Order: sequence, then structure tokens, then C-alpha cells
Amino acid sequence: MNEKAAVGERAAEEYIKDGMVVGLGTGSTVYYTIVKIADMIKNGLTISGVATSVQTENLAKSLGIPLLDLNTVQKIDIAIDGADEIDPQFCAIKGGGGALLREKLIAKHAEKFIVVVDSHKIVQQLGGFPLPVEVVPFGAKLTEKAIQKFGCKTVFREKEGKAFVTDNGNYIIDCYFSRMEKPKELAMALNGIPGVVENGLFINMVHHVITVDKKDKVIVL
Ligand SMILES: O=C[C@H](O)[C@H](O)[C@H](O)COP(=O)(O)O
Repeated sequence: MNEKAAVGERAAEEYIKDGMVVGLGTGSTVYYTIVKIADMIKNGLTISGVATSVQTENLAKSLGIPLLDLNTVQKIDIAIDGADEIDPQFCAIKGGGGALLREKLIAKHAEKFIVVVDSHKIVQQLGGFPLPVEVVPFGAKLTEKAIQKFGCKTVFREKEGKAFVTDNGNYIIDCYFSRMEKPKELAMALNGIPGVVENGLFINMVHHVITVDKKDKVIVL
């Protein structure tokens, strides 16, 4: 079973209605939601999107999904996105693709935020996946030192041998924790460091999770 396709498509079928403004997430799972939304538009529904990354913007444009400028949008009815890990309290780590800042901004302002994940992403405790933290390039090594005080090992993300640069012109520091005990406190403390723009912890934001159970059935939690 292609779990990513199954959960991604289900999200569109379950939640997308005519007339909605939809926050379009980033990544290989929500890809299937976006393709499904394009089908719905071809079948006569009026849907517009706000994109959480340049990658998604390009995908949506190529599929004919009308996109709106975030600054002109009155309301985002729903945002749908993937995640790298999610726990039973619906706390998630996102940013494996580096899109966490725009994703969090759009999720925050959406009336509803739905996460689509294959079954491997459901964990009892967050931290197996390194936590991405977006930092401004100015003083980034000093920012890294401040982040390390939270007890993690850090690696500046690279792409093709060069520094990975986000859509916002920033760097990503991937933070490896052996245990992440208090994600909510950690998220707030990280954002208190000058130079940190945003971190990949999504706390108290997710309304529903769509995933696959042990019997290969798509479920909405
Ligand atoms: O920056 C990327 C996003 O947070 C993605 O939603 C996340 O990494 C999950 O992506 P995928 O569905 O490709 O595993």
C-alpha cells in the first residue's frame, strides 16, 4: 500500500469543500493532497491555495491551482501538511524539507490544521527525527552554541555540499536530542534565542491526523 498516497488523498476527500482557501503544505505526502485538489478543481470546484514553500508554489501552478498572496487573504479555511514525527498529543516535528517557517505561519492562521502522515511517523516520544531550527545567517555559529545548551548535537544542514538556504534566505540547524522531554518548553525557549527565526516543533496546532492503522486502514484521529 502506498500510505502517503492513501492519507494524502483522503485528506482532500474528507476536508476540502467548494469555495475554500486552503493552506498547501510541503513534501512527498501532501503532494498527493495537492494533486487531488487539482482534480477537484478540474471537476468544477472553486478552490484557491496559499503555498507554504516555493516548491509547493511551483507544484500548484503546474497543476492549475489558483494561488493567493498570503497578505491579501481574509481567511484560510484549512491547512493540510505532512510531518516528520507526531506524538499521541499531536505535537509534531516538521521541517525535514526546510519549509517549517512558512508552514507554521500558515498553520497558525488556518481555521483547521490537518496533518497527513504514514504510519512510521507516529511515535510515542518526539526526538527520533532531528529538530530543524531556522536561523538567520548573521552570527549563526553563535546561535548554534546557544542552541547546544539545550543538550543537543547540532549540524548545519547542507545540500549538494553547500549550506542549505531556506525560502526565506536563512540556514537550518538540525538538532539531535537523545530524549526530548518537554517539547512545549523547548519550542518556546528556542524561539527566545536571538538569531532563531523558528523551530520545527508544532505544539497545540494540529486538529486532526490522518494516518494508516495496523490493518492497513486509513484512519482519522
Ligand atoms: O519542511 C518540510 C515539511 O515540514 C514536510 O511536511 C515534512 O518534512 C514531511 O515531509 P514528507 O511528507 O515528504 O515526509
